[in-house]
Amino acid sequence: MVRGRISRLSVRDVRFPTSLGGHGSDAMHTDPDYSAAYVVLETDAEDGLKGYGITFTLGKGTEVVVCAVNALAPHLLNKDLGDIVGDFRGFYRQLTSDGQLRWIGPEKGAVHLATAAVLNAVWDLWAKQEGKPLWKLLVDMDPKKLVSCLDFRYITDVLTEEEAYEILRKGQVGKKEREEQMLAHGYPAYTTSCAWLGYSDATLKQLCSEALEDGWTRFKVKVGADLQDDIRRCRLIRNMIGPEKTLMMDANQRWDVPEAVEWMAKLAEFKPLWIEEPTSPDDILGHATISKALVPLGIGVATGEQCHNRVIFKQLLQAKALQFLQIDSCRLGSVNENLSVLLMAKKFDIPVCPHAGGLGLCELVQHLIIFDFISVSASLKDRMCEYVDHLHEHFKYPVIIKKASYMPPKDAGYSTEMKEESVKKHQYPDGEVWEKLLAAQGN
Ligand SMILES: C[C@H](O)[C@@H](O)[C@@H](O)[C@H](O)C(=O)O
Ligand SMILES: [Mg+2]
Repeated sequence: MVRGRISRLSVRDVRFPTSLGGHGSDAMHTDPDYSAAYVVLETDAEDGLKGYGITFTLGKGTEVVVCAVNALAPHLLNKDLGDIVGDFRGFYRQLTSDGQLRWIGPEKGAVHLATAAVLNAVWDLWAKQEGKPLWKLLVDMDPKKLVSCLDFRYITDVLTEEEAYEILRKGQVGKKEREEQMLAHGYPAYTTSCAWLGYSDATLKQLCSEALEDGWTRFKVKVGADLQDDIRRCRLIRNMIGPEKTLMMDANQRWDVPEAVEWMAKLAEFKPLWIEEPTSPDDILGHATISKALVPLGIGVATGEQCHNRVIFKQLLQAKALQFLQIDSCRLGSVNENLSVLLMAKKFDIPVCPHAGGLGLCELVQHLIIFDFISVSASLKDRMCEYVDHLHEHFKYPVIIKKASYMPPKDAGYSTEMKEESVKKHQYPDGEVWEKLLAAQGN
């Protein structure tokens, strides 16, 4: 039973100085400080449960998102949680259609990241009140109720509510076995942690050999800034992992369309499964051109971590512009919008390989992809979820990886809650960590 009226919404700017070690660096984000706008919802219910929500950001971008969360707060305050989740589609639309805020979106940019943070907190609270991990809440939910949480506006030309319901209804067959399979073996993952662009060759080598020892079989390497460097690093990693293991490349939007094709022709000898974000995330037809040109080289195109919303995913699918679709738990409008993308991907038969390179993204997105396998795709073919080995220790319910697979979380909620001590220390600018760093920089 859902209960309580939302009595308080707080949001904090939490940053980790990951740029100091080059962690998370790529061809476009050379100094990323992994950060989050961290939302906490409280209710007047006697259970004392709180909802925690994050959206992933980098450094100073966080302060803009924090402002946007505060601007959205009046939509939640004094609302009954039962009314919110009872008409979740209506509530999603209310947030994304705010007559003044939508002008700085709509459904994109800082205001949409803020929507994700706030709604992620609502889903966390809902799952906690039901006493289930989020993936299980979704798996057990009646398909009619599930589709009633989604906003089909702008996507009915490829997916109607009836079709979505039909996909979920069919997904009920064999669900129990797939849930058991997940609980026993987990969801397959790949690692990005060995080969951030700012890492030296020595670090890359060391992390790669450790990852091999830990049983990883799929690796992603950052490329795109300098061709000779890329050739050297890709050769190094391919030699270490051998010809059979899987290698992916990620250019983080660095190239023009023809440049992407030429550059990848030079890296083709290292047999990448995909090139991720070869060009601007907004360039749907550009992705289609690249996809087509890379078919003879056996290289697919992956994208999604910076796709603003379901409309961009719809067009990427319509234009056959991607072979691997990368949802993001904090870029899209929370679980609600991600579910509509999972269902479109199922309709177009494109594998979903979620993005998780960021603060807390592994914690959140594992719920969505485990649900996807159990209730939507029913397949692991060509599918894997990203894993990065950073900052899990700051979460109260950190991911559990066994044999390079995500083991389904068992605690109630969306795994979004951070340790209060970590939040206090890393709050910007007055947390202990930042006070020291800023003082050292003379600020
Ligand atoms: C700045 C970030 O670390 C990105 O480089 C990261 O999300 C990356 O694109 C990824 O695919 O994990
Ligand atoms: Mg990426």
